Amino acid sequence: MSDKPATPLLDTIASPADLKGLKREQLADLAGELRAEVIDAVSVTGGHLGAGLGVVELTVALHHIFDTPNDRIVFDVGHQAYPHKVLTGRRDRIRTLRQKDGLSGFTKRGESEYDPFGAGHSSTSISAGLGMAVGSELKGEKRNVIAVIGDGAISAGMAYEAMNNAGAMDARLIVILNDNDMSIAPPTGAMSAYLAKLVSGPAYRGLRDAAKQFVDSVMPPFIKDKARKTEEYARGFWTGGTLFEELGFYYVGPIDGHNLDHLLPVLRNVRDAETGPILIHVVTQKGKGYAPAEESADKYHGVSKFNVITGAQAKAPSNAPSYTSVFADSLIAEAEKDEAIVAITAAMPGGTGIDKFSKHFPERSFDVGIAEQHAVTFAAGLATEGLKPFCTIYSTFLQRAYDQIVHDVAIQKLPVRFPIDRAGYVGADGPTHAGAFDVAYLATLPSMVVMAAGDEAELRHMVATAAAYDEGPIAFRYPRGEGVGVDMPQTGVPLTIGKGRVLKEGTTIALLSFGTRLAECMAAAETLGTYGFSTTVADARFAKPLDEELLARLAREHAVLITVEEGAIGGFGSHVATRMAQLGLLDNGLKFRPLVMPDRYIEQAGQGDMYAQAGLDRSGIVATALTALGDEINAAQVLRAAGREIV
Ligand SMILES: Cc1ncc(C[n+]2csc(CCOP(=O)(O)OP(=O)(O)O)c2C)c(N)n1
Ligand SMILES: CC(=O)[C@@H](O)[C@H](O)COP(=O)(O)O
Ligand SMILES: [Mg+2]
Repeated sequence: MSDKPATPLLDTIASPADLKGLKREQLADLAGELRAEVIDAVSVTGGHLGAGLGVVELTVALHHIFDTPNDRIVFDVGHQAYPHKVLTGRRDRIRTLRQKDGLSGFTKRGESEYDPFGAGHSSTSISAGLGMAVGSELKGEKRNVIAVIGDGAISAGMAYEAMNNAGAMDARLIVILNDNDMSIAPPTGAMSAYLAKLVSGPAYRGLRDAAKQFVDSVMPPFIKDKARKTEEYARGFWTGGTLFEELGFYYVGPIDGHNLDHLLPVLRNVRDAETGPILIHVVTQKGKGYAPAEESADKYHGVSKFNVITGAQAKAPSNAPSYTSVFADSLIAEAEKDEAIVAITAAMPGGTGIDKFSKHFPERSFDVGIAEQHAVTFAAGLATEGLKPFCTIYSTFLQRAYDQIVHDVAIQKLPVRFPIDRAGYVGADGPTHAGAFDVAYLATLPSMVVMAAGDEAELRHMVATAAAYDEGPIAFRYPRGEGVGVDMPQTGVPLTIGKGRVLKEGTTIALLSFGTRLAECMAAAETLGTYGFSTTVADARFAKPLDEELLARLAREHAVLITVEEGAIGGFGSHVATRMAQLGLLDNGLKFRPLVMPDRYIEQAGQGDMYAQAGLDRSGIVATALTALGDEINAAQVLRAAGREIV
């Protein structure tokens, strides 16, 4: 007897076309079944639950009113798209969400014609939607384009750039602001306060009782521009939508995003309107319809597998603290000694551990919202006043702020500290969230110091090193997940800048690790020993400045030198190659092999599996060393034993 929820109506929906003939009551029933299906699916896959539950009715209404996939629906971030995926022919695979060879946890072009744009990073939907709207017009193709963006995502600068441009062009674009009053963290910033004002305004309060009347009155046939401006200001006065009106949008709302009596007439009117851009402000509840989510502080934003009845999440047993918790505890310890230390997060307090820091130092921690560019230059400003800012941003999200790092920090040699969490492969979030490029984009910058922790003890020392280093910007990276279980030092001790360490002395092969592949290198050395090869294992600790003395010694004293890193080409191994070439260390027959992420995007899977696919695990390292020494046979055997073919 399956404990899956009964979904008789949902069972008849093979595609959005099947929604067109449904009556309003049936749509409400369908929404209930869809919600139950999403809860059940995520209970076995884990993933982003709260956001999707908040847009079940909206998603049903959108696919009922609009003619998808010809009409485009662009979900911002895409983490709320599970209901959309169920309705657009992917229900049979919804329990493969975020797993190897399964559905992506975000929208993805290659996955469905109903996903017109890939997502994962926030605040891109309006720009992409505008491109689609203008592109369709240029091609003479009639369609509606709808960007669905949250109150968190709309707080990022890119969203304003897009709205400003859309307004200036009078583009035929529909933006649906999904205002659930929070994202991962309590709302921050003026936008959040503004939206709260709108929602608490008379129009919305009154609307709960007179939805139909309000919609008819607000959405009369479009009147002439001059008269319309008057109406907009008048309406803007009551609903406060003036901010969006000033950006050139026709503002509608706020309306109840769970009430089909609000949603259906407004979406129908907007669909048939001949003008734009239009912003519909819907108010929803993150986690709607599932009590454990509604009651939890983060509304079950991101969950592991859970028991549907109790909501209790399955916690994987861990033998070591997470890198994030080691970072947070270490920073707290440093901040207790140094009141100049301040911490910044860009809407990821929980993910980065800054929430823990802010409990100790509320006045010295800042959540700037989804605004990585601002976070970096804000940190630079703090540094000019003698503060020691730890601008803590996931590797992948830091990509958003590259020019700020170059122009506002590195060129000015400002001592901003960059704790880079989620370095390397991150697993279920897949390629949009991989921390693949930060070493490449940071180590190339003059004045930048770039470190990578080989384990959780090293991370503690690197936090101390960053706290003590005031000569300029310094970055240190560490992966998602738990440490390796090494003994933890009581306190962090600052490292000597530019100095690596040797963990195991050998004579034939040298493995020079940068980051937490160090454990795999130690394991590989052990395996190579069984083939009779004596192997040195060293931890570079720094990609910049390189430990040239250590590098020269390894190059001169070994037949094979292999670098291993959790990053794409252009990072640590590239810097080693360049420096060795410049120093003539490649002139005497050294066999040098840099091991980096392959030049392709590896799809979501377990982190270990992704590293295995990349050849950045024990087997890949051993096979590389054996091949370099001419032993292709054993190399191939090692890979076959690991279930992989030699490439
Ligand atoms: C550039 C970027 N920074 C940070 C994140 C992490 N992140 C994912 S969802 C989210 C909150 C989004 O809030 P909102 O748009 O309100 O959506 P909701 O989860 O409330 O539905 C954040 C910060 C991201 N995906 N992209
Ligand atoms: C949707 C999004 O971008 C975040 O929720 C991200 O998935 C968090 O990643 P972690 O789970 O590694 O904190
Ligand atoms: Mg939100």
